[in-house]
Amino acid sequence: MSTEIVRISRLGAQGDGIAQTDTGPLYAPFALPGETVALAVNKNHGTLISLREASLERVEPKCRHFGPDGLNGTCGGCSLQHASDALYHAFKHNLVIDALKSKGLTPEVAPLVIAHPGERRRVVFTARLTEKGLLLGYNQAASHHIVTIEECPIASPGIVSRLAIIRKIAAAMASTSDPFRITVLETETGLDLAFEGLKLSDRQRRSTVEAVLGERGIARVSLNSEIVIEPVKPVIDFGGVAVSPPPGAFMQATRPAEEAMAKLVIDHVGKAKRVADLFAGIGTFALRVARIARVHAVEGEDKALKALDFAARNTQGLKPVTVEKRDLFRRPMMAQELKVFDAVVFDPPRAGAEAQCHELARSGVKKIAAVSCNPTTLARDLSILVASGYRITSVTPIDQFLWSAHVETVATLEKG
Ligand SMILES: C[S@@+](CC[C@H](N)C(=O)[O-])C[C@H]1O[C@@H](n2cnc3c(N)ncnc32)[C@H](O)[C@@H]1O
Repeated sequence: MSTEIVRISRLGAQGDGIAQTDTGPLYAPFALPGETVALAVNKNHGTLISLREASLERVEPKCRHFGPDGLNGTCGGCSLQHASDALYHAFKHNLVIDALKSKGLTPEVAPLVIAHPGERRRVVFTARLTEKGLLLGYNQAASHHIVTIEECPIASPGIVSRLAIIRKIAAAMASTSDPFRITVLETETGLDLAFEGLKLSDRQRRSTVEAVLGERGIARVSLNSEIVIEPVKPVIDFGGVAVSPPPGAFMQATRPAEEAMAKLVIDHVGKAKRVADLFAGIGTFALRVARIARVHAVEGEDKALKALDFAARNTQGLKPVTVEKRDLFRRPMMAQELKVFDAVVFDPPRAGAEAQCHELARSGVKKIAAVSCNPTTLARDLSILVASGYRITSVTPIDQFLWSAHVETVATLEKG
């Protein structure tokens, strides 16, 4: 370990400051472009010791857990609270532009749809029982240490105001000192708490049920996808369609980002009569599109697909919705199968939809809406489509994970 004084030239893809040194790039979390900083250096990683010259873009962090000295974050949940809105928004916008450029794509990229504090309806906590009581919060960056949180400006008030109740339920569930995860989803009917990584004895099951029944605002508690107690069915509203998600189901993390993505998708598929929604989850897009077109929803998770199907069959005024369980990595929808659709929506996990895009490329489907949480795999997938004659008609970056280095994108394409 040595101490070095360096000047930060840019932000890297993870939001770290990067200094160009004789031995290559040096990564310094919590340092901003233009700053001169003293770093404790270990290989190519620098821990901020002090600011010699601060950037005008440096601002006070919004949360006490971001870092006691405002320099080095303690809570690993956020990485960019110390950057001004202008710098932070430009960073996210550029993540998309740069990823596309690296694949030779230079479409116009719309301004970032910005995120606000208090919007996150889905958060994942880590917890652990210790001799001094229960720790519940987020992991410190690159560490197993849990930072117990008292506030969380990104999370919705409905979650933050129930932190004490969540702790009480987690304490009732835990019996060993092993760490476990709790995915908290705020639904229309209350919080849905999905625990993973615990074993539950009969005694703990009883005390969990007692803890939940003594409180208001908890819709369901599950462990490893099995329901422990469900005082009321959790319900999520997708543009007027009520869906009951299975425990721990994928859900867009904020409602405003989801609505922005859905609007871009719907505006693009427009007058299509038959639409395929690939990687459909519990129907975020499929159930909204079903107001205007027949939809074929394809998804790998059986429980998600059943929730989508149940919602479609129990909602009036929708066009017909069919569902198909399918592994789209190993068995993508083939070009021949895709020919019956006027439009395709796809929203894969971070790995992207490479195999599916090779089939789409040969399909001749007129309109495609690509939704992605990873600009790198999105750029690869779009380049496959562009090489086969698709035109990119819009690219919109959407912030859903405030003060992180993640960005969502909706890209629309046309052929013919
Ligand atoms: C980013 S989520 C999007 C879900 C949905 N479109 C939404 O907005 O809520 C990706 C979805 O792809 C599904 N998935 C992951 N791998 C898959 C695969 N190999 N084949 C089919 N679906 C897969 C996941 O279960 C998840 O529902």
